[in-house]
Amino acid sequence: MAVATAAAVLAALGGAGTRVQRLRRGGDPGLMHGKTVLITGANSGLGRATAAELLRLGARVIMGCRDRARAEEAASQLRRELRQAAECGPEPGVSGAGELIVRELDLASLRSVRAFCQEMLQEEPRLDVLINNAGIFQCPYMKTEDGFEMQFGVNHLGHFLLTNLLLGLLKSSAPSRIVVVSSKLYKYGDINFDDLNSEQSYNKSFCYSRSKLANILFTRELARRLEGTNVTVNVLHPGIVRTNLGRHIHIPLLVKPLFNLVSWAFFKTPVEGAQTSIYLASSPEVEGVSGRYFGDCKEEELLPKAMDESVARKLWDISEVMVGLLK
Ligand SMILES: NC(=O)c1ccc[n+]([C@@H]2O[C@H](COP(=O)([O-])OP(=O)(O)OC[C@H]3O[C@@H](n4cnc5c(N)ncnc54)[C@H](OP(=O)(O)O)[C@@H]3O)[C@@H](O)[C@H]2O)c1
Repeated sequence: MAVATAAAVLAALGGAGTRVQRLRRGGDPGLMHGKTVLITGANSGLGRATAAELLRLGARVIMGCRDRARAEEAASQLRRELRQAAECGPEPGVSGAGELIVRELDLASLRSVRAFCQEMLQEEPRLDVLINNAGIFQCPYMKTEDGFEMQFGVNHLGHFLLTNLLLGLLKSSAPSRIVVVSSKLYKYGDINFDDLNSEQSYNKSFCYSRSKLANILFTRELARRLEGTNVTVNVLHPGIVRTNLGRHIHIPLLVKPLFNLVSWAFFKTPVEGAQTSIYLASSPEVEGVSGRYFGDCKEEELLPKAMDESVARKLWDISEVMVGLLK
């Protein structure tokens, strides 16, 4: 029973995958000097690990987070870790480390996304990298402030509006990059245009997968629209990572020790999981590469449903109406 539950959780997450991948820590410390990076959901898990490394590489990192107190706490910890690393010896790059800024952003509220972008456009002269990282996984049926199903609303629509409102700044800062954090679980989703809001039926796993498929279709359509602008956009699967993402999944008390053991043995740490985001945000190797899907810092193939251009265009048009970009 315990083994079956652990196996089911692994299967639901898309298979254990490999923990082995290129760790890029210790890369050129000045690589991101002078660059401004915005990371959504940077107070926890992958976002936090991505922020730590880009900070170490010299970037000015803006943490876009829904809870200011949690984000300020994470930011203080990150600054402390960086200071400790500097004190503990000749850690390359620490002396040239960047700056960390917290800004409030709730992707479950279009009002919050608009206010955040207005502040960004007023106060930030440039934006070199946008990392659409925040996400919610398999929650019970809930709606965003604007009445959208929560997983589709946060994972896709919130980031769709955010990206569109910041495109002008990204274009004026080009060459610039957009990095979208999706998931291999996109394979189990589809885009049902008759019930995008899951009013007729709700399956939490399926709706997560749908939102992650939407992330990929959005990336590919955006790459097409951005041709010739020097703004690139790529999407990734981070692997299965030990983070707070599973907070809505109930694991029976008796099974928890086994689950913890399995996750300790097979899941990536946040630092390992963040490597592909860091790679796409900073590596000179991906300069000019756009519209691709990556895992473990390598390009991977997509299923045909994630490459369907007509679905991607229709999803774009409908999303524009849903978030009020087109009335
Ligand atoms: N972990 C994995 O195995 C895995 C696998 C595939 C893909 N991913 C993707 O990786 C990304 C990062 O997830 P994670 O694993 O690092 O999980 P995590 O530790 O739970 O981090 C998720 C982040 O998103 C934020 N967030 C959630 N709802 C938000 C909202 N309405 N507005 C703004 N921020 C919001 C969370 O903020 P709070 O802390 O305030 O809740 C948190 O900072 C997600 O897109 C996820 O789908 C993860």
